[in-house]
Amino acid sequence: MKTWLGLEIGNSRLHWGWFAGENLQITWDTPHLSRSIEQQLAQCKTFADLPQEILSPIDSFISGGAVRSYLLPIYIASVVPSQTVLWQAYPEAHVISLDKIPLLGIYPTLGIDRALAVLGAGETCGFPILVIDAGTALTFTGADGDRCLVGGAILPGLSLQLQSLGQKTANLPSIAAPEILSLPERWATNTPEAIQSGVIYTLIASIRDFITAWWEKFPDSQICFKGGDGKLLLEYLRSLYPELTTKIVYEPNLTFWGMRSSLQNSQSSCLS
Ligand SMILES: Nc1ncnc2c1ncn2[C@@H]1O[C@H](COP(=O)(O)OP(=O)(O)OP(=O)(O)O)[C@@H](O)[C@H]1O
Ligand SMILES: CC(C)(CO)[C@@H](O)C(=O)NCCC(=O)O
Ligand SMILES: [K+]
Repeated sequence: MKTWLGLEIGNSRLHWGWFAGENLQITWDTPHLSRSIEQQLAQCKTFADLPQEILSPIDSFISGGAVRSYLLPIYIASVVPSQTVLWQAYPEAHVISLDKIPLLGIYPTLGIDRALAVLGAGETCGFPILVIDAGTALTFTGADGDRCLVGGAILPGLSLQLQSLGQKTANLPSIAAPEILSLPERWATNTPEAIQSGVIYTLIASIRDFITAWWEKFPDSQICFKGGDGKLLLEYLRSLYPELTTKIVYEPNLTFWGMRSSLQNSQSSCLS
């Protein structure tokens, strides 16, 4: 079974997945790479030559393994062109493009992360499917029972909403998402809590509205959450609307599952 790496390049950070053939073994996140790393990527002869900042989170997982002695293929799904170009230097980099995605009705500028996530979710949970990705941007992406893209929506994600309020106003502090430890009071009586209330309750209300609208079209559809804030937002949605959250799951690895299917689809030899 071939070992390969999946790399999802998001707007905030890099998400890595280690595969043995079709099996996802371990996932981890690292910061975006700086331009100075290009030279090092170009000169990689073995897996162990990859920058330490990428490998250190999985050091104990790969210690002493034979995989260190050759170059692993890296399949890349990126929505950040300036990060994608850095990888052109790496000899075994394969950038996944929209034309490799076995879904109908895709529009040319659709994010590859959205296409792969909806494919991965549909392949695993069945079509029709709605994916809610709570990342830097929060996206809704739906596909019908014929694997045809229905469409979706894009809005600023949790951290981006909090940051932009802090940056574009004189009196409001920038609040970080990790500071929101529990569902805030709706009728807040201090500034930080008022911001938390405004952002969280309107995010949950929009998510609920999109879910309701989706189930009007596709009443039996499964819904999957992913993304850095997906777990938190689903938890708050559940606590406010317990009746709503049957048929909704949190699954952080949808994009990797989508990569696996698109590779199986395009070149069946590359996974076996
Ligand atoms: N360690 C972390 N570093 C950065 N963001 C984090 C971290 N843990 C949780 N988050 C949350 O994750 C969100 C970013 O989500 P995620 O990492 O899925 O985005 P991304 O994949 O980089 O961006 P994109 O929207 O382009 O997919 C931020 O809004 C932040 O609140
Ligand atoms: C919306 C994001 C930023 C979410 O990561 C990404 O999927 C993207 O850059 N999309 C391109 C525009 C679109 O999907 O219609
Ligand atoms: K942009």
